Formats: sequence, structure tokens, C-alpha cells
Amino acid sequence: MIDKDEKIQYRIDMDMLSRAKTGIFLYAIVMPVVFWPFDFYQLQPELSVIFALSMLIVSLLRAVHHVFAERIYGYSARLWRGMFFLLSGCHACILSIFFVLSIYDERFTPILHVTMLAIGGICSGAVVALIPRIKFALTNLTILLGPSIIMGLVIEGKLPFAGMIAAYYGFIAMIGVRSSKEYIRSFEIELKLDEQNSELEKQSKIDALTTIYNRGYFNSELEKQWDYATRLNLTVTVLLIDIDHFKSFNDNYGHLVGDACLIHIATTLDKAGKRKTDLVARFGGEEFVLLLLESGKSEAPAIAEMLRRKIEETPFVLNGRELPVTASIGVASVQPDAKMKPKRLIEQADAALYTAKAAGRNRVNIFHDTTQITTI
Ligand SMILES: Nc1nc2c(ncn2[C@@H]2O[C@H](COP(=O)(O)OP(=O)(O)OP(=O)(O)O)[C@@H](O)[C@H]2O)c(=O)[nH]1
Repeated sequence: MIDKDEKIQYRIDMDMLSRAKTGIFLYAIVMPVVFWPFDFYQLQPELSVIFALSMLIVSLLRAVHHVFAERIYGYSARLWRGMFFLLSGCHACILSIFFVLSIYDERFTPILHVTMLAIGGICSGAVVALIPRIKFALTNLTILLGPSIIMGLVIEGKLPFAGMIAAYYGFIAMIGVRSSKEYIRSFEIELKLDEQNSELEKQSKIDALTTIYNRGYFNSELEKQWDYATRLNLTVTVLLIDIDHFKSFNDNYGHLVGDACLIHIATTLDKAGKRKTDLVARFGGEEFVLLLLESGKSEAPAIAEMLRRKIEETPFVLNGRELPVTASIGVASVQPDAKMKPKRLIEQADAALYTAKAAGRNRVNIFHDTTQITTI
């Protein structure tokens, strides 16, 4: 089971991965693009091949890491993060060496300006891509520019370069830190909204008093089940369960005790050995409904009788006193066709329930067809 914090970390990491995607492909082609117009590949063929190949190899490794992200992450999030950090660090190292040579090695002078332009773009691109983890972003930036600054300080006459790069480093780092704060803030807002949405969605399905499903949710599930059963010629069964003499119960013990009794019945029904696919809901007032998703017509009476007995035999205890509660149940099953509406099935279950009440309550009645209702 993944806890909430792990889920958040996963979202942050996958966002960072998707932001870094462009870089993986860009880095594979950036070297040839830089070398080509300045004939650098002819002037320095070995250096060109070394740089282009090393960038390509790291890009390929990063692409593999990207493709197998889910698997590696499933095995170990730390391993995935470590690999991400290492591989993006490799790219930064190669670019950094290239940058140092461009500034301080005369063989690279023909491509100095274009390299500076490329490195500038790469630095800001890398910081934007790694903003979800600002420490990664700043480390990457330091790898990219740090050596050039140090070399500028060490090599005679190159101080202006060091100063210029250091100023750029400070500027990009500052933008990165500020953007990271904004990123975290919007990420937190997004998480809060997600939580509120799922809470609202949950609440829209749940009955506030009994915390089982409500009638709205039952209706939507019945519609879905109806379509499914129509296509596959399956039987849909509905049990309407109504507490007996509940008005007297309320009058005798008060509305709040009545509420507690409704919670007790809901819990009893919810626990009463239903299948995973069965649905128990509060239909309204002191009436509950059970939708049997896969049970055949023949099983429904036995299930209804089991529930009736369970309600009768599970005492509702008030201040140590057992208060008897019973319920009547109307059952209707149908194999739906395109012409029939789900409402019809509810009407049939209601008709069976009505006759169960009329026949003395605490009983199960089955609706067979428009003319016949039987008692168990
Ligand atoms: N405590 C409480 N009572 C409720 C709630 N919803 C409906 N009721 C009460 O349930 C009672 C239902 O009464 P009736 O429809 O007359 O049915 P009954 O007294 O159970 O009689 P039979 O169904 O014929 O056995 C009413 O008194 C409603 O006020 C609720 O959420 N809480």
C-alpha cells in the first residue's frame, strides 16, 4: 500500500521526468548542431566525435531510464531518483567540460560564441526542467557552470569570464529558487483541490446519516447494471427493505434514537454476507435497498430471508436494553429488455413490499408477475 507522501513524491518525480524529456533528445543533437556550421568537426574531428558520442550515449541511457521509469520506480524510488540524478549529472559534466574548453582552450575559439549561447540556453532549460527538486536543479547548474568559474579564477587574464559566468549563475539560481517556491505552492494547491474533489465525489455518493450509499448512487448503479444485464441476458434483482412500525419507534424513543437505529440497520445490512458486487443503499427515510448484481433470480428469496432474519436477530441496544426491530422486504427480479425501464423493477419490489406490510410485516414477499405475489 503506497502512503500519501510516497504518492506525492511519485507525482513530483514523474513531473520532473516529463519536463526533462525534451533535454534527452536535444542533448543528443546539440553537439552536431553546434559543430556543423563552424566546420568544427573538420578542424577537431577526434574531439567532435568524443563529445558527440558521449552526449549520445548518455541520452540513450536516459531514454532507457525514461522508458522503464515505472518499473524502476516500483522496485525502488530512491534508485530511480539516484539514476535520474546521476544521468542528468553526466550530461551536465560533459557539457561543463566542453564549456571550459571552449573558453580556455584555443582549439575551441571558432565555436566559443555559439557554445556560450548554447550553454546559456541549456542552463536555463535544465533549471526549468528540474524545478520540482530545486536541489537537483542547483547541483546541475553548479556542475554546468562551476568549473568554468573556477578556471577563470585560476587562469591568468580570464577573470572577466569568471565574473560574467558567476553573475549569470547567480541570476539563474535566483530565478530557479523563486520558481521552485511558486511550483511548490501551485503543487500544494493542486493536491488540495484533488483531495477536495475526491471528498466531494465520495460525499455525493454517501448517505450522511448511515454512511452507506445513497439513493442517487444506487440509481446510477442500477442504470449501469441494467444496460449490462440487457446486453448479456442477466437477471437484475432488487430488495426493498423497510423497517416495521418505525413511526412508533420514533414516537417511543425519540428521533435521535431513531437515527441510531437507522445506522444500526444500515450496518447490519452492509455486513450481512453480501457479495462484493452487491450494493446496499439507503433508499430514503427508513427504507433500504439491495441491488444484487450477479445473483440469479432463484437465490434472491433466500438472500432476502437471510437479511430479514439477521435484522430480527441482531438486537439494537439502547442503554443496555435490547429493542426489537424487524423489517419487511419486497423482492423483484427481472431479465431486462430494451423496452423495460429500471423504474419498473423498483415498482414491482415496492408492490411486493406493500403486500408484506399488509400481511402483517416482518416477512419477505416476492413479486412474480403483475398478478402474483408470494410470501416466503
Ligand atoms: N429518526 C429518523 N426517522 C426517520 C428518518 N427518515 C424517516 N423517518 C421516520 O420514519 C417513519 C416512517 O413512518 P411510516 O412511513 O408511517 O412507516 P412505519 O411507521 O415504519 O410503518 P410501516 O412501514 O407500515 O411498518 C416516519 O415517522 C419518519 O419520520 C430519519 O432519518 N431519522
